[in-house]
Amino acid sequence: MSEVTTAEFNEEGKYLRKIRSFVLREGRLTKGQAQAIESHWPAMGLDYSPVALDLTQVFGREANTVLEIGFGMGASLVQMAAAAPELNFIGVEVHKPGIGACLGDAGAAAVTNLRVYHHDAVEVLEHAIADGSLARVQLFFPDPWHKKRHHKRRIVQPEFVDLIRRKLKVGGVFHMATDWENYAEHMLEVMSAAPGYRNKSAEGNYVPRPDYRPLTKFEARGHRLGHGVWDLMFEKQD
Ligand SMILES: C[S@@+](CC[C@H](N)C(=O)[O-])C[C@H]1O[C@@H](n2cnc3c(N)ncnc32)[C@H](O)[C@@H]1O
Repeated sequence: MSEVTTAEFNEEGKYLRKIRSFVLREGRLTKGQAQAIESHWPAMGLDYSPVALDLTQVFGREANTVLEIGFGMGASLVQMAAAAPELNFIGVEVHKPGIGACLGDAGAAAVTNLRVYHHDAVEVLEHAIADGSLARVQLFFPDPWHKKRHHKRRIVQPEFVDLIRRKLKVGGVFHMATDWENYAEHMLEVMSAAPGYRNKSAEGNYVPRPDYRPLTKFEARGHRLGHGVWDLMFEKQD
């Protein structure tokens, strides 16, 4: 399993500065997470390489593929994969303990339709995913970067949503959710201005949480405290 590297160089070896949506925290793995990586990485891990994946070969079948960006500890991703065996799932996360936790849960649930990358999702999408190959891209509770001066680190930006559109099939959906109202407004603004998408909300803003997105413990607690959660679903047009 490769480690996430954050430096990028151009052909002349010059360091390229990139704004990233994450800060790599020195992840301390629990014993269980380390064991889960050792046991399950060979079957479920995808080593990053800048060459487009052959999804039929990776999953051993033809099926619609869902890619989730930043799955955290992976509990809801594993739940979704178990509940939809007819779909292929690819999870991408930079936080190593999250990879361990996800693989541990996936092993326990014996899912066979899930693969994971330990890498920057932007690079994975740019280089390892073929254009027009995804049925759905999920971005649930991305780091909100609350402070105004950090807003440039928010992953949802015009260039990023254009990249997602290229990777989706026609009719494929980009599904986002956030519990931070200002980020929801930012997502809506960026997505409404982006060419080639249609908002699935009849009112032109947010949609109810679809059944396939599990309600996380954290979210259920938020509901009880009266906090909001906003789901946005945009379909790729031809
Ligand atoms: C606030 S957490 C939310 C996790 C999870 N989706 C949830 O709902 O609990 C955001 C996650 O996105 C990951 N992340 C941020 N930028 C990323 C990127 N460019 N590629 C992969 N993972 C990323 C972070 O490491 C973190 O685990």
